[in-house]
Amino acid sequence: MTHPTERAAWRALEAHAQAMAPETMREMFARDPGRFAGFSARLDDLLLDYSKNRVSHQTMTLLMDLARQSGVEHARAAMFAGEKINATERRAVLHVALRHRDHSAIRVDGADVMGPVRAVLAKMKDFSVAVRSGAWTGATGKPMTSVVNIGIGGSDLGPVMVTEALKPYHQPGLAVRFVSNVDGTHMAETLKLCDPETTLFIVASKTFTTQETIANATSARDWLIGHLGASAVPRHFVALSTNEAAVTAFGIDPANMFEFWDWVGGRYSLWSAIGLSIAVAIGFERFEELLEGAARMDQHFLTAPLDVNMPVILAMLGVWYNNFLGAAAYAVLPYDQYLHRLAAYLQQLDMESNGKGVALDGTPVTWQTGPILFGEPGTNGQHAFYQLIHQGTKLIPCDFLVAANSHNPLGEHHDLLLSNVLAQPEALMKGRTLAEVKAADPTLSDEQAAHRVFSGNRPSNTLLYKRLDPRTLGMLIALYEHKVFVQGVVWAINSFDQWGVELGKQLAKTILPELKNGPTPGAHDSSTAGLIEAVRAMRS
Ligand SMILES: O=P(O)(O)OC[C@H]1O[C@H](O)[C@H](O)[C@@H](O)[C@@H]1O
Repeated sequence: MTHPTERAAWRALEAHAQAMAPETMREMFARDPGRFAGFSARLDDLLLDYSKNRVSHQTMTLLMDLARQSGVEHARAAMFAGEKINATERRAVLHVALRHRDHSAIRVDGADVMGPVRAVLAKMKDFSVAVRSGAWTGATGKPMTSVVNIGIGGSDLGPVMVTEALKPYHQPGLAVRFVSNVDGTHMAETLKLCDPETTLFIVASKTFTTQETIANATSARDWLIGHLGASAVPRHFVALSTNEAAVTAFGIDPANMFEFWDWVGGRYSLWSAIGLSIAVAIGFERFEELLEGAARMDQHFLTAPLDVNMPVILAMLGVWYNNFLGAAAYAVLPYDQYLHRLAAYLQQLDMESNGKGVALDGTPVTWQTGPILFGEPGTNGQHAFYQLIHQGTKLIPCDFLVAANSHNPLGEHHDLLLSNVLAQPEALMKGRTLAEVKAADPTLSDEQAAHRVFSGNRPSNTLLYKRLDPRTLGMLIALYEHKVFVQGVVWAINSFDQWGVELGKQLAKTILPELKNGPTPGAHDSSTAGLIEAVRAMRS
């Protein structure tokens, strides 16, 4: 296998990074009045401005050469064709099938998956309509007022992020809540808000073996049985899973199980049955609009030439900073309160997908892979960590996201928000020179002025959309999914496994009985054994 660093475009980009280092974005904007038009892309109501990046047209050409030489086009076709590109788990990667809207087939091992996909969607439609209309009643005949999704990781973060993002579309009187953490506080505090007679639990787990989810589901079931008796369980529990045997063993009627398949990765699963809580919250028609938005981005990703392809552009800009300009982190900054869980969702999508140290050929990578991702909604972040982004010693490329129109036009708020989200990238790009600081305030000493200087030349993308509706959100999520995929291809890693989460899970199983019995002699390092003993002492 050719390693990324051996590709001609990789070496050309290394030389290019050296050559263009002295040139600032300020100079690039001054030289080229058409820079915004030359470095922006549009798809329907979504605009990507990537002009505030440390790139020239030649940089973009070289980055696209690298994408091509890395086999991005081939990998893209292989994914959409249902090939088993998740090699370490020997699975296809077909979240795109979940939102495939036309009637063509998508095959895995020769079988068209679209029949089963449509059947589950139809079942989700019937169920969500019944819950929302009140036709689905609990064991005592009352309609549901609370829906609690119990899941973790991909079985939580996607649904919770989307459900929060689309709050304006929620049905009044039907609260959709999420419990993920095995910390009993999460379940206990949620149950305080619920009436057993009108609460429906959706147990979401691809494997149905995840310790946290099974523990939470068991406690929820005990709570329900404590109030309404065991016979109430079938009316108050449904499951979203690939594992019918485990669902049945838990006591959930298989008729109330919504199926998905091993070719849906956990962090790519919100479009599948895992999205049932979303469909209940916003209604099935809106859920379909979400799928349509994603399908629109899928078609764009599949068909647009690389140099005008939004996911590819975002991916290759990330590669540029990560591999050629030494950036270790990356910030996602939605100026949209409804997207307050976006960074948490993207942390799993990006860091679980591309936080890998072994290349597809089994050798350790000698190049950087996935970045550290963090973020908070604007403007909150401005008053917290932006200091470091503006003046710190680290290079942190940023994505700013904002809607031109608010769902809540409240006085001047949205203009205030917009002015901030437009100002931040400008400030990051331009900076402020010593001469400018002094011109603004001639009374400052050199020393005082130095602290007020901004180096500038700090890169960002801006994603501007008309309004955060289901379709737009679908486009945005699919944009990031494909971006992560493209980067994984360039880095020659498998973006679709997650072996790195296994070791901690196994060790937790070993430690669990030791909390009662004490650490097994010789089984742990002195720190872990000491901590187990300390916990035992503090609890006695
Ligand atoms: O849906 P589940 O099988 O319960 O898995 C939930 C989550 O746990 C795992 O440990 C993985 O890290 C995640 O990728 C997954 O989404």
